[in-house]
This record gives sequence, structure tokens and C-alpha cells, in this order.
Amino acid sequence: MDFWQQHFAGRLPALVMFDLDGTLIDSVPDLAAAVDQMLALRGRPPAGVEQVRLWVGNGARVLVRRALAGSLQHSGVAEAEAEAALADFLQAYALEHSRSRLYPGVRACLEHLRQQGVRLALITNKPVRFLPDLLAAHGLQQSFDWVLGGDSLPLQKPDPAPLLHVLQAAGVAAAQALFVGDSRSDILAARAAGVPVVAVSYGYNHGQPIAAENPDLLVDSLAQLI
Ligand SMILES: O=C(O)COP(=O)(O)O
Ligand SMILES: [Mg+2]
Repeated sequence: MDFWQQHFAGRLPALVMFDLDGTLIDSVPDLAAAVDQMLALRGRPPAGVEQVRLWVGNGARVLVRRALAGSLQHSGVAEAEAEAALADFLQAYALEHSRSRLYPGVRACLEHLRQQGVRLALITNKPVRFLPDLLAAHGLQQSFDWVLGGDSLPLQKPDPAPLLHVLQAAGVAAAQALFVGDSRSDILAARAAGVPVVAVSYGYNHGQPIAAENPDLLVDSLAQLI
């Protein structure tokens, strides 16, 4: 049986929750520029776009620690050094939004779902302070009924807390909702919340194929959602 029939009896979900980086927006060029500025302030060589792509997905705090460690594993990074580097990264990233692009099919998908009366939420691990400007830069400031960043609640994805928060606010049962994301954190959060999950194949997921995380559906473009 196909995914839509199995989960939604061929109808649309009442609520669709989207991840941002790697799902709606290719933000790695801007994130890498800010990471490289933070490293340059420390006299260190740039990490570059291809490395930073592997490190995105767990919020700014973890991204900066990975950049300082030069690897996905960042347990050895000193706390004080990491906090100072985080402040420099955030300052740099606030000025770096010009290279980010919406992925093909995103705008049409969001518009179609809204026209059909589906409520939409954005649930990202990116710090919430960046979201108003970033959404406005892509004409998406009116697209979402709820917008949660990685620091909007005490816990972020892969914890299900932000998804459960939106489900409750919307008064929608988990099984009537859908989550769309690009990384392992998204799939784990959706599973823990009991929400069916679609993964996009083009996102970041730390360089690993997202199919290995067994999403309920894998798509190559959000155009396949409508
Ligand atoms: O900022 C990040 O690390 C990733 O954010 P995302 O949750 O929108 O993918
Ligand atoms: Mg993502």
C-alpha cells in the first residue's frame, strides 16, 4: 500500500512540520562562511563548505564544537573556548544570509499545502533569532503557523519536544501529522513523537544516506509531496 493511503487514507495530513536546513533551504554556504570567519579569528585554516555540510544538523552550539575539533566527534573541546567561538560564529552568521537558497519544489509545496488548508510548522535546530530574517529573505515569513528554533524550548531534535509542542498547540494527533526532514535527528524526533516521517534525499545527514534511517517515505524533491 502506498504511503499516503497507509497513513492518511489518501487524504492530506492536518499538519505538516518541516525541518529547515537541508530540507527547505540550502544554508551550508552561509554556515560555512561564518564557521570559517570564526576559525580565521583563531588563526586557523578554513573548514570549507564540504566539511561544514557534514557537521550541520544539531544546532549552532554543536556545529561550532565540531568545527573546533575538526570532526563530527567533539568531546575534547574546552568549554570556555567553545563558548567564545560560538559567540563569534553567531555574530558572523547574523551577517551571512545571501548565499542560502530554497531547494527546487519548496515554494510550490508550501503554497499548495496552505491552499489545501493544511497547517504548517517549521521546526529547526537553528537558533530562533535568525529565523525571521531568513524566512523573510525567501518570502516565507507568512508560510508557517508555528516557528520553533533549536533554543525555543529546553530540548531540541532529536528530542521529540518541539514536535509534541506543536501537535498540542494545533490540537492534532501525531498520526494525523507529518514531519519532513533531512537528517537522523529529524527521523528520531518524529519516531519518538509518533509522527509519520518523510525524508528528503538531498539534505545533509552528516554524509550518510538518509535511507539507512528508514523514513516512512524518501523523496528527491518536495514536488513529490503534492
Ligand atoms: O542548525 C542546524 O544545525 C540544523 O538545522 P535544521 O534542524 O534546520 O536542519
Ligand atoms: Mg536539517
